[in-house]
Amino acid sequence: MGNLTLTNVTKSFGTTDVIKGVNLRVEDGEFCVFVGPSGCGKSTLLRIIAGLEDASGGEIKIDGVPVNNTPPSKREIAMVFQSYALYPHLTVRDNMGLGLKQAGSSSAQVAQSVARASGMLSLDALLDRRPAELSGGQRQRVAIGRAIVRTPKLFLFDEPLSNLDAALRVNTRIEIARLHRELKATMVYVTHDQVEAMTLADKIVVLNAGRVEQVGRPMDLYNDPDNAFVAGFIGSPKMNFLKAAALGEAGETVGVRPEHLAISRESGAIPGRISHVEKLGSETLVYVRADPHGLLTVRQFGEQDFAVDEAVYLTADAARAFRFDANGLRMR
Ligand SMILES: Nc1ncnc2c1ncn2[C@@H]1O[C@H](COP(=O)(O)OP(=O)(O)OP(=O)(O)O)[C@@H](O)[C@H]1O
Repeated sequence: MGNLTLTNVTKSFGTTDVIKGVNLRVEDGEFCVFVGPSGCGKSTLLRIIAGLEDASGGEIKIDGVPVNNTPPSKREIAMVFQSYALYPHLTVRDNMGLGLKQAGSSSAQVAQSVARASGMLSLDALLDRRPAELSGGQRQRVAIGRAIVRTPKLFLFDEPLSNLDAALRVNTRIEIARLHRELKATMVYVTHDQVEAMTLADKIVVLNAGRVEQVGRPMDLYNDPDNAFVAGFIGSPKMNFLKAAALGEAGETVGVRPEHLAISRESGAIPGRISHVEKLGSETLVYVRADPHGLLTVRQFGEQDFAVDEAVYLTADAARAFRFDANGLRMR
């Protein structure tokens, strides 16, 4: 397996700078997830690593070897996209084995590799079917199978679960996590799904407008964000940002996660009025209009009987609050 190093990687389309100097190291066997808002450059960066897009500047190394001028087929990578792109006229077996066959492996080697991958992904019963005879989830498993029949240096995934329904997403996510454990492969994975990022990653890279905001282990980003962007991006529902001045605090904003805001009818530091209540079964989200802070989200466990238009008070758990300056940087 391989490691990956990006040094000062930039990419412009015409006069638009899309990737603005990315430095990153992904270790051998690591599961690295790129997250960030739509248009921040996640897919572009992945395509640059794959060689499907040329970098405008900087260097890409796989296992210490510069690959800027190496075509995709020679980079020893395997890629899984959001659309499965299987050959409709080929069986599952042939779709999975095609890459190896084209690379010159013997029929026996192809058969052995396909059998191993199909066993890992529970595809044995489907090997003789064609893509049209499969469900969306099965097709995506075949696409993943096609990637793992080879032993590339790097696996690249571009939102591979986004076409699947909720239940299949969970199953396939768990399968990808298991595959990573079993293959001990280096994986770079693009998603906009919080849960996928938090549960799959050894390391999350938070991108914003073509720059890296922070790199870290999922719980480190959650518990110890460097800035308001990362604090607001990691965590669902999103962190609340309160006006520091109105709380008599230093800095610009005070970040408080919805689970760290207490709500009471009797007393509290921040008066407000309930504007909406969402009962989700295991938890209740209460949206409270509390000016000058705006609309704040409170997360309560279990079912709560708060009603729209009730006057309430909120209190932030000071020990769990984050303080940010006018530039959005964390004040530690
Ligand atoms: N071929 C291209 N020509 C011009 N602009 C492009 C091209 N490909 C991407 N872009 C622009 O580059 C920016 C980054 O796009 P990219 O697809 O990498 O974002 P992303 O973070 O993957 O977004 P999403 O989460 O919506 O898929 C966007 O503003 C996009 O419009």
